[in-house]
Amino acid sequence: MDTKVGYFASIEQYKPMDALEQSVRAEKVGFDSIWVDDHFHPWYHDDAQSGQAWAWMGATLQATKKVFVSTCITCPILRYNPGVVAQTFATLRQMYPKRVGIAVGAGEALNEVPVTGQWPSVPERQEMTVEAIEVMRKLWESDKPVTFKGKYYNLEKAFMYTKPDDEVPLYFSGMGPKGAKLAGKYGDHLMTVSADTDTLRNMTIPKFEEGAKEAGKDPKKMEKAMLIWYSVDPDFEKAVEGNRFWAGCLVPSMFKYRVSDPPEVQAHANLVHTDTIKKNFLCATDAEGLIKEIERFKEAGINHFCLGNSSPNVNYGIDIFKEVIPAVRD
Ligand SMILES: C[C@H](OP(=O)(O)OC[C@@H](O)[C@@H](O)[C@@H](O)CN1c2cc(O)ccc2Cc2c1[nH]c(=O)[nH]c2=O)C(=O)N[C@@H](CCC(=O)N[C@@H](CCC(=O)O)C(=O)O)C(=O)O
Ligand SMILES: CCCCCC(=O)CC
Repeated sequence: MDTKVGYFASIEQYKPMDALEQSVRAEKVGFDSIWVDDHFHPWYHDDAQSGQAWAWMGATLQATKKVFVSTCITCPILRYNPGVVAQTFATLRQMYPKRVGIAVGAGEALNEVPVTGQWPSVPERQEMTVEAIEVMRKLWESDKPVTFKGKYYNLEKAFMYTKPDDEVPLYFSGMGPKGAKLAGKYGDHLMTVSADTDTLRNMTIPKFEEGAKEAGKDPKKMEKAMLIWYSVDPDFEKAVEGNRFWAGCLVPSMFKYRVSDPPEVQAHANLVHTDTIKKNFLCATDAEGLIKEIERFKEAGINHFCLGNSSPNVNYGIDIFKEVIPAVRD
């Protein structure tokens, strides 16, 4: 499978219109895909944003010409009803054939707690995600009204009148071993997030493949996508600090506990050591440095990169890919 290079346009980090303009530029530079975070609260507080992902996708699909656009990722279990998630993505894909995808996952307290007050355990959220996917697929696939009584969601003679010609490709996020296996079993493709290459090679990808095989699918035909942030600047230390906005994601407790207050997340993010940022995110001074970093993850089995641009000069961080993309594509 060919390696794809995607641009992660963050509407937590940038104003929605700025992220849209970045996406238009990224398409011209040659990126294969555009990905957007689906958040209610952002991962940082100072100068942060929290635009609504689906509204942004409609505008970005119209402003770009042919690039694939997907969330990275949507949690379809609490603040969103899975039936409405299915309807939104079916509408977008009917309007922009072949260009729309969705990535789903078990969620973050940052997005669910502020507007629902609920935060079930990881196993329960994973179970809810699997059931939400079942609901979405029933609505996408059925040519008759659907009645369904699940543990978490119900459908009562629900029918989706607006459908695309084909199904919306569904990426499933797995970060831990159980999540990765569920991704193989229930997703069309894997979505994961920046981790060390040994974890990807020895845990995430094998678990994903195990899940896919159990479900009778061929994992070779499934993408292994990964969100990772990068920052490029001739001054290396400046490049490293560019990634600081996302350092809260490197604190494991943020995913387990009910932390939903951006100033609190930011306080944790500011304590993350620069060595941890260097190890987990891509920090480079030039195109050659970025190519070398991307190759490391390709060797670990990643074949679709969703690259979040945290470079001090954002346009430089996009344009440099004129050189990087041809070098990392097979
Ligand atoms: C927490 C891990 O769960 P997992 O299901 O593997 O991954 C969860 C993530 O997918 C979600 O949080 C996802 O929503 C995050 N996310 C995101 C993910 C991604 O790959 C790319 C981009 C994004 C951007 C994004 C996200 N979310 C949004 O809402 N919006 C976005 O834009 C995990 O570690 N799972 C482990 C099991 C852990 C577990 O069960 N622990 C038990 C205790 C066990 C013990 O006793 O030690 C517990 O906590 O109760 C696993 O194996 O799956
Ligand atoms: C470990 C990072 C998981 C992804 C966090 C996120 O929501 C980014 C948009």
